[in-house]
Parts: sequence; structure tokens; C-alpha cells
Amino acid sequence: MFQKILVANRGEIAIRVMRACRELDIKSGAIYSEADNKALFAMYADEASPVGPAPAGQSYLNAEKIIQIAKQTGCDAIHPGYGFLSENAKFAKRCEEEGIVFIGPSSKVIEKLGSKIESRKIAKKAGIPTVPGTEDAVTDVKEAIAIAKEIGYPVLIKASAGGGGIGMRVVNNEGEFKDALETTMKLAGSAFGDSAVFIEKYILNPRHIEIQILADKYGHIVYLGDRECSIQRRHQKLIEEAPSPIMTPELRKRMGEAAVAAAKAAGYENAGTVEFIYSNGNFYFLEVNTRLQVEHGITELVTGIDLVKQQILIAQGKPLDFKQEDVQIRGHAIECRLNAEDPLNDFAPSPGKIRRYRSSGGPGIRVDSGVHVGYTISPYYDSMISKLCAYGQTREEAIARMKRALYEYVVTGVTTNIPFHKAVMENPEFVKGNLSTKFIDNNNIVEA
Ligand SMILES: Nc1ncc2cc(-c3cccc4ccccc34)c(N3CC[C@@H](N)C3)nc2n1
Ligand SMILES: [Ca+2]
Repeated sequence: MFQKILVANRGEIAIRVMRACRELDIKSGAIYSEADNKALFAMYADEASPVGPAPAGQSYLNAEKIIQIAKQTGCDAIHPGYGFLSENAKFAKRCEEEGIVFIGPSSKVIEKLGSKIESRKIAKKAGIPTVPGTEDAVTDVKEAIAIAKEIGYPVLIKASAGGGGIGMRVVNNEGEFKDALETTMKLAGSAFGDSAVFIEKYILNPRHIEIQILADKYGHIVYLGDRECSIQRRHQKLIEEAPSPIMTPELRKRMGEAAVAAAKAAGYENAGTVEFIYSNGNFYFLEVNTRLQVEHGITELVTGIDLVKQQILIAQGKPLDFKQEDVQIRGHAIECRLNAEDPLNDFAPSPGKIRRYRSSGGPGIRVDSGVHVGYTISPYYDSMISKLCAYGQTREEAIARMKRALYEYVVTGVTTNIPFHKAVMENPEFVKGNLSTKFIDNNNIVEA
């Protein structure tokens, strides 16, 4: 049993992990930067240690300082949350070297799955549908053009070490290729320290559907249903739901088993998400996210399984205490990410001090918030205020509850995207479940 876990993150996810620790009777340690010294998560933990100045590079990304704090405060394990160092193989390896349990997959698996080229090979070998494209990195434009001719334009050039849509470039014809290939390789080199790129057929207007998996240390791997994450802006997810409006028991079984096969082939342990794109009845493997995701709460709502507690139990060497057939998807859950951003200023973060704050409640509502009255949203980090989740027996009930909860939510002092979320909940295409990754582009969402 762990006595104490260091939560190497901030805001709502830090509180989320600390809540799981408290329920498991495990002490929690926080790290906080100078910008977060009055933050809720730092007060919530059993112990809080300053980790450095506000810039993430000097605080939440300072691997050696975090490991030093873990050792000095007697932590057995570190939970990285999402973002920051959560998918950083070097950090996971340093934890392993220092005898501190990294709550997640092994550093080797994080490294392997951090390469999209490697991940595609694993998926293909496991018989999982992948997007038509190249097996390996391409460097030679002639070779790339030959492949593109074979699979047909438009194609995507993707950075193997990329994430969240960074280092992705659409190529519509042969003439564009040379420049697109060179710029994408250069960008990948400078952004990720790895200029390897590969080619995929560009699937137009797909849905973005992902499968949650849990794997213990004894080879038991289960999938915990699906999440639709198509409503995003510049690869920032805004609204997610579980299950996907187009999901059927057969499709869920096919995608779930594909996700488990990929995890098995990769030697996966702990919580992970296998990302797919879906179009015209076909789904294609994209990548594996080797961390707990922001939107994990909607899966917890429809399965009743606490993913963070499962992560901690798995990291302690406990076998899963349930099987695939025990997993039931019941009802429908929607998550709206409430951000301090100004839709009239191109959704730029709108940092500032929260003057009045009252979050929603009542039947079927879950709020994961990291803020409070008087809290200043920092310009140094993401502009998230909270995640508002609404659960219902049906999608219609979940939407009705989300509309009510958005009506109840009061935040003044900063501009928020609550009006955007209200407008989506009223949007006929959304209500019909007609989603795609082009939803925001295709529907001019008039702020309510
Ligand atoms: N071959 C092929 N075709 C269409 C794709 C569509 C996406 C995609 C996924 C989710 C949202 C998007 C928004 C704008 C553009 C693309 C997307 C995509 N992503 C986005 C980030 C990363 N998760 C992979 N890969 C794609 N790959
Ligand atoms: Ca990813």
C-alpha cells in the first residue's frame, strides 16, 4: 500500500487525484508554483511544497525538482495527471531509477507509444484498422509523392512525435508536397526534437471517438466504453460525451477489442486511451494516449468505475477486481469544459480575478473545479475554470440537465465560454447527434 502520493500537477486534476487518495486513505502531497500558492489544490493536499516560479518550465515541468520533493517528503509514488510530464518517458524513467512508482505505464511503453510511427506498426501487426499510409518515416519527397499518388489526395503529413494536432499538414496536390514536407519536418524537429514524419490518407470530416482502457500488471486488459470528442477548436476539446451518439453494442465491441489488442501488443499497464477516427462505418486507429485524460469523468459516470482509484490500485500491484463482462455502460454523460476565454477575442485566454463564483449542482451534475472566489486565473497555464458534467438516463436528459446546469453556473470577473456551451446545447445538429471534427466550422455557433 502506498503511504503517500505526490500529485505532480495543478488545478482540477490535482484535486481529482487527491480525492481518490483520500478515499483510499493515502496521504497526498502537492507541488505548487509561485502563481499557485493560494490555489485550492495546494490547500486540499495533506502537504504542499513550493516547486518554483510560475513558468511551467521552472515548476510543473521541472522533473528533477519534482523527484527531489517526492523523495524529501517521503512519497512512494507520483501521479502526473494530464499534460505537463504525464507522457514524458524521461521523467517516468527517472522515477523508476529513483525507486518512485510512476502511476502510469512503464517508461519504455510511454516512449514506444509516443512515436506515432511505432504505434501504427503495433496496431497494424495487431490487425487493427489503420489509415492507409506509409509504414515508416518519409524523408524523400519523390517517395512521398509516389505514396500519395497510390492512396489519393488529400493526404496528411504527420509528425511522428507530434500530439494534439501539432505537426499535421494537409497536402491537396503534388505541387504542394515539397514545401509541405520540408516545413513539417523542420517544425517537428524544433517542436519535438524529432523530425520524423509519415503520410496518411486524409479522412475528411471524421468523428473523433476514443476508447478508455485499464490494464493491470497481470495481463488483464478491459475497455470501459467509448467517448465522442469531435467538438473541438484547434485541437482543444470543448465538449465530450459518453457514449458516442452513433455507438451500437457491436461497434463498441469491435472498437473496444481493437483497443485492447493494441494495448496488449504494446505491453500496456494502467489507464490509457486509444484514439480512433470514424467515417462512413469505418474506424481507424490514430494513436494511444498514455495518460489519464481530461474527459475521464464521463466514463466514470456511465460505468460507475473510479478510474483514478483503479490507476492507484494497479500501480500498487493489485489485479483488476472485475472482468470485461462486468463492465456495463448505463445512461449518457456530457462534459463541457468551462474556460476563462473570450470568444469575441478569438477565444484567447481571459485571465483575471474571479469575483463571484457559484457552481451548478442537483440531480446528475458533477463539477470538477480548481477555482474559487478571489482566485486569479493565471496566464501561465491553461484557462480551465472547471469541467461541468451532466448525466442522464438518456442523451436527451443529459442535454436537458446540461442546459440547466449552464443556466445555474455563475462566474464573474473573467469572461467565460459558458455562452458558447449554451449555444451548442441548443444547436439542432448537436441535438440530433450529427457531429464531426468540423462541427464548429460547419455550424456557426451563435453565443446564447
Ligand atoms: N488521416 C487522418 N485523417 C483525418 C484526421 C483527423 C484528425 C482530427 C481529429 C480530431 C480533430 C481534428 C480537427 C481538425 C483536423 C483533424 C482532426 C486527426 N488528428 C487530430 C490530432 C490527432 N489526434 C490526429 N488525424 C487525422 N488523420
Ligand atoms: Ca495523443
